[in-house]
Amino acid sequence: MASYTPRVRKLYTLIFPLGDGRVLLGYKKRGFGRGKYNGFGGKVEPGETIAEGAIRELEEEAGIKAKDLPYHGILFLEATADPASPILEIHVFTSTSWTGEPMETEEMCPEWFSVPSNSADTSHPPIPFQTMWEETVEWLPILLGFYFPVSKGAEKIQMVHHASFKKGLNPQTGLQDIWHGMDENFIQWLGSDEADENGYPGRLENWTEEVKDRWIEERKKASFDA
Ligand SMILES: CNc1ncnc2c1ncn2[C@@H]1O[C@H](COP(=O)(O)OP(=O)(O)OP(=O)(O)O)[C@@H](O)[C@H]1O
Repeated sequence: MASYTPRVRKLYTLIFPLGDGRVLLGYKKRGFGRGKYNGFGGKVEPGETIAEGAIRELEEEAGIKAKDLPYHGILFLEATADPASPILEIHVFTSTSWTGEPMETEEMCPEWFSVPSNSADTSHPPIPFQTMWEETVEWLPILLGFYFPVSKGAEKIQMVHHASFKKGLNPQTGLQDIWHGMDENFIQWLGSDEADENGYPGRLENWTEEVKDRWIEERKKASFDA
């Protein structure tokens, strides 16, 4: 009989500071994910809440102190090849208000990027998806609201990423690095099996091209009406 070992979960935070038509990302200078752009965050420490950990990490990494912290959901990262490895449970937030000015720290170099929208701030470059964790392109556009929305319940993303890693090119060092590439991987969206009142399926994976087109058209119309 197959035995099942419950996996340890490691709690992480991830914050995306937002301005008008722009998002602040950090270029990671060291540690896990170095050489990539990402939101700001890290491990939740014993004795602190997830929100406290998120605020602390943002201050340590970007030099700003969040005054608001909308919560958007959880990304679970499960390394399929190693059943003994912990599941990364990443709690994702945005922030629209803070004290201080973003500054370079030992860990991160913050930079603004343009968020595609009617009010896009095009004085900044587009989001560098090619230099981010590969699956970011699946969920960050949803979080930022420029692609199509999260399923029923609006803001909450629930996604499990089952991934196996392989060596990939670390853009910072130019070397092959075990944490920089993903091999076989698939994303499982968690949501409702039912469609919402507008007919949109609760799970993103059930969206057809027609549904996506309809959603984009409705959004365009709504932004003209606004
Ligand atoms: C693979 N797919 C992923 N996609 C998006 N984001 C990912 C991620 N995997 C990890 N992350 C984030 O990367 C940071 C690591 O943090 P990390 O530097 O290890 O933590 P912390 O600062 O506590 O470490 P040290 O103090 O250096 O030990 C942390 O924000 C975490 O949410």
